Amino acid sequence: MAAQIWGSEKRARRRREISAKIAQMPELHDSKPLPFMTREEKIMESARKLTILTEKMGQIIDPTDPAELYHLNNEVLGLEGNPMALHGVMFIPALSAQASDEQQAKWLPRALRREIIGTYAQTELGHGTNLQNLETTATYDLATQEFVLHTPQITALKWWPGNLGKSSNYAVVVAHMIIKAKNYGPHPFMVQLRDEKTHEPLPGITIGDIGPKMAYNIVDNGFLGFNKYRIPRTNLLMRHTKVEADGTYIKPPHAKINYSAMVHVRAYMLTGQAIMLASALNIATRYSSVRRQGQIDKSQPEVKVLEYQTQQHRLFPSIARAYAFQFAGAETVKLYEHVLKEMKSGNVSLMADLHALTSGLKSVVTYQTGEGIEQARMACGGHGYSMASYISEIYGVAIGGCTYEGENMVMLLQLARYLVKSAALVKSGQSSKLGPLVAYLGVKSEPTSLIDRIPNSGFTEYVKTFQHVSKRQTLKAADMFFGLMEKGEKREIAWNKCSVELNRASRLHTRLFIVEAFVRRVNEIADIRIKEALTDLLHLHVNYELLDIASYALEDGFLSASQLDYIRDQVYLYLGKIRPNAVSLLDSWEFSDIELRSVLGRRDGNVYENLFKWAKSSPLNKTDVLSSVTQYLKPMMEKARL
Ligand SMILES: CCCCC/C=C\C/C=C\C/C=C\C/C=C\C/C=C\CCC(=O)SCCNC(=O)CCNC(=O)[C@H](O)C(C)(C)COP(=O)(O)OP(=O)(O)OC[C@H]1O[C@@H](n2cnc3c(N)ncnc32)[C@H](O)[C@@H]1OP(=O)(O)O
Ligand SMILES: Cc1cc2nc3c(=O)[nH]c(=O)nc-3n(C[C@H](O)[C@H](O)[C@H](O)COP(=O)(O)OP(=O)(O)OC[C@H]3O[C@@H](n4cnc5c(N)ncnc54)[C@H](O)[C@@H]3O)c2cc1C
Repeated sequence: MAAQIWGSEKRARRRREISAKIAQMPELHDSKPLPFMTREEKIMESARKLTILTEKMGQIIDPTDPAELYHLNNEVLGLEGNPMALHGVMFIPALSAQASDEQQAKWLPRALRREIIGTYAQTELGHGTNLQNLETTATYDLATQEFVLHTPQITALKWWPGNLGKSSNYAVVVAHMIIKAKNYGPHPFMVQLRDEKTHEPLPGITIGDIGPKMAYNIVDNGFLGFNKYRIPRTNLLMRHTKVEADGTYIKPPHAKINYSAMVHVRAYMLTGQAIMLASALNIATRYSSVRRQGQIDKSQPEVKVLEYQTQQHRLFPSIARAYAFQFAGAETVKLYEHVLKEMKSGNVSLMADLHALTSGLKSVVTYQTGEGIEQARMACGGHGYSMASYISEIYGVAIGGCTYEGENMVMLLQLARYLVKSAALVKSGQSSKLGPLVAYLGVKSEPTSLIDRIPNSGFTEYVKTFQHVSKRQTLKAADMFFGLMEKGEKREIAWNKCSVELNRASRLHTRLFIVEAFVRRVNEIADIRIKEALTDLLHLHVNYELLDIASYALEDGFLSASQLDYIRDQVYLYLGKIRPNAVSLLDSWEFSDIELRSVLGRRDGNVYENLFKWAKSSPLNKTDVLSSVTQYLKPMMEKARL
């Protein structure tokens, strides 16, 4: 199963080897539990481990393999971030995709050797979503052949970029490029922020940390202002766009090609989210198989809480989602790598499809991951609320994904643009022009679902039902939009009036893709035992998801009330079937205790001993009487007693 999850036997074996090596290297372990550290201590601890890793990485992993790097990162540095998180996630990808060969030769080796630390500075205090209204300017000075970066007002301060505040000395900065008074829109520039020797900010740069956040606090998300700060013309990233010395602008082959670093993260973050969901579920499911509370049969002893159907219903559909996201994420990464290769050789024809797909997936996956993690936390009762479970930290980091890399509603609306265009093709009889991801929009569906009527139909009838509801909602939302425009409404106003319905279409389309990715994967599996276990999970997935969106299929009678009962019964049937495999389905992800950082979810299952030991190690328990008591509470009580 681990091979299915991680992509191959080799990958699963390598993960085990890496975890085993790290277990033998105490210098790479947290020196004390992270929840007992202050933010400053955590940042120091993370930098300590990061520098040891830089020295010893080659002994543990193949540093050129992104999957091994990611695993090493999760084990040693953890999900609260590290001083170079954005260096790997966005700075290097931005340089790789957007810098010319010559620029890459100059900067990439230095970045890869970690001579310099970089980030991606795009979002501003006043604007994150609407990139066209960013306010930082890069004005070309023909006389000196330099760009002058400037922050015209407070809302133009860069705000949020990870590791910008304190760690990075370089950044890819996105600014509106102005040449001879003409604004060419947002473009990426390589910018040195700090002196390489002293790490002091360079003259003309105002920089700092934006303060503590909901989670992810090892990362110094920062602010940045420029006061007429000059950089050479050749610091504009010039793989796709060029500015000649005389100010001549050579436009890129696709207007949005400079957005590729964002698409990179959107594609890669899906498996990151799956891992966070599976981690939280691993903790909650292990704990639920240890925790005994109440009886189902009063004549029997107390049961493990995992025996309760409500507990299974709370956890198991999310287990199925974690697998589904992992499989859909792996497909998306493959597609991304393909499109990136094509883009590098000038073929940009697949960019719109990839943008639409990643926009939808990013939104649905992060939202459902958040839901699943929060349910996992509640499933642990009181102990879930303790930082000993670590689930709240996992939640805090994962839920950030709903916002960063494009706010979810906004990204769903991006996919909706693509769906509406596709609907227009269907309506004008041009279905043959539909791309493969939306080809189903042009296929006539049966009048009713055959879900409960064709035994052994595999998952075909389910897929057809998801296709039906997605198609119907897309065409309905598109009709509503076109209808408003026909009535004379301006395009943007009509769009806004339909946007809730449009986003519903985007979600349904994305959920269909996730189901299909899961089906594709299960169909490929040769090992009969693995196939059987995953088929059960897939049964739960399709039935649970369909129930969740059933109103769309009931509206037009595609599903009947009796079919709904059938689907519901299937959910209960598969909850029971999955119960014996539940812990193994999560243990198969092979998270080590070091990586999980959860006292509640350790592999040994000694929940109560571990919790008591952890509580005793709390800094508050170093003394029996705290100074807050001697200084304030004791005098208050004494005064009251007088
Ligand atoms: C093994 C490696 C592991 C890597 C691991 C990765 C992740 C790890 C996972 C977990 C880690 C945990 C924590 C991570 C923590 C931190 C997070 C890291 C990074 C966060 C960094 C950021 O947030 S960077 C800032 C991101 N900002 C945004 O995303 C802004 C969102 N806004 C936009 O993208 C755009 O403004 C817009 C798309 C909403 C609109 O753009 P605009 O220019 O105004 O265009 P429109 O007029 O609306 O559309 C025109 C047209 O263009 C099409 N289009 C838009 N974008 C693209 C694109 N990218 N590609 C192709 N086409 C595009 C758009 O659809 C329109 O098309 P039509 O006219 O044809 O409809
Ligand atoms: C943990 C974290 C890490 C980050 N890291 C980075 C980084 O490294 N680099 C970087 O540059 N940025 C980073 N960001 C910033 C992030 O990319 C932005 O916050 C994000 O893109 C959302 O933009 P915003 O904050 O402007 O939200 P807003 O756009 O102001 O969103 C507020 C509300 O308005 C709605 N809204 C906005 N526009 C529309 C629209 N057109 N239609 C409908 N509704 C709309 C949204 O749906 C939302 O409900 C990070 C953010 C976080 C939380």
